[in-house]
Amino acid sequence: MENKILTYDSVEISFDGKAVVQDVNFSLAPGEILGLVGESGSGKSTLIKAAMGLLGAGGLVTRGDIRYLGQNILDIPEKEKRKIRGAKIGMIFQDAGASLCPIRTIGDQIYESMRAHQKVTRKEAKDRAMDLFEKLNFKDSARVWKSYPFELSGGMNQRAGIAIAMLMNPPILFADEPTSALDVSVQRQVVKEMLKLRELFGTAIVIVTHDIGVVRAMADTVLVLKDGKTVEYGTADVILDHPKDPYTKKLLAAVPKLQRKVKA
Ligand SMILES: Nc1ncnc2c1ncn2[C@@H]1O[C@H](COP(=O)(O)OP(=O)(O)OP(=O)(O)O)[C@@H](O)[C@H]1O
Repeated sequence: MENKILTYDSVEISFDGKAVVQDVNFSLAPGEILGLVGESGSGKSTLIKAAMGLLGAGGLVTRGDIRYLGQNILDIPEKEKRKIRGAKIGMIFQDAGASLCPIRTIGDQIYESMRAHQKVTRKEAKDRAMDLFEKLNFKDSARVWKSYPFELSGGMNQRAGIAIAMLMNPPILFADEPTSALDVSVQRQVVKEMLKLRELFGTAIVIVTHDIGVVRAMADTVLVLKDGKTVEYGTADVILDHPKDPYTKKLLAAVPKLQRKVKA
């Protein structure tokens, strides 16, 4: 229990009084990668939004706790939550690239997002970004820093979006379908980069994906959701190689894009 960085304890989440997630339990150790899988509408995004306080109007955690380092983050005031978002729990989305501001350079956006949480000069921000870009094998880091999003490919924007989330060096990263809008070679790169971030910084990651190939490549543990309820939860080896539930078997039978292309 003590070494868990994030714990969901009997979590129920409702929209306008109707429970869409029920009695979900899982925990995350530092550096652990959890794959969150399930059909569309099973509650994956809702689960991670709840920890970020991003459920929106009508959405509420109606039972249970979500604890970050032992502290129930549902109880803390919005101002404190803002400090956790980004700095302690980073987030990347399917369209992390598209959510970049189109009329400001990547460098400006990195500087601004870092400055929102800590005192940094532009030079320090740039040095840290360059250092991370190099570690992630970006081809032309200086050009990425200077570029506007429209000057980069979609895949490169997505990778820049991930790097921006990681520059805060959050101990936890929520990645909601980070690869699904990308073509396969970029998907593989992004998977490699997330694994590299775990190796470099010990980042714990919750990865939401429909792609079982991504889960196989990354996850230590897997939670299978159906209609807002846990179907199976355990180590990736056990869930992926010896699924018990017919629903998990069906999900696993869907051809994973990553694997298919790796084989091709
Ligand atoms: N803002 C909202 N208002 C009302 N219901 C919502 C809202 N957001 C999500 N839901 C409902 O909560 C349930 C879970 O949705 P959620 O988006 O978390 O599923 P998901 O597993 O992430 O799906 P997908 O894989 O398609 O992203 C669905 O029944 C959805 O209709």
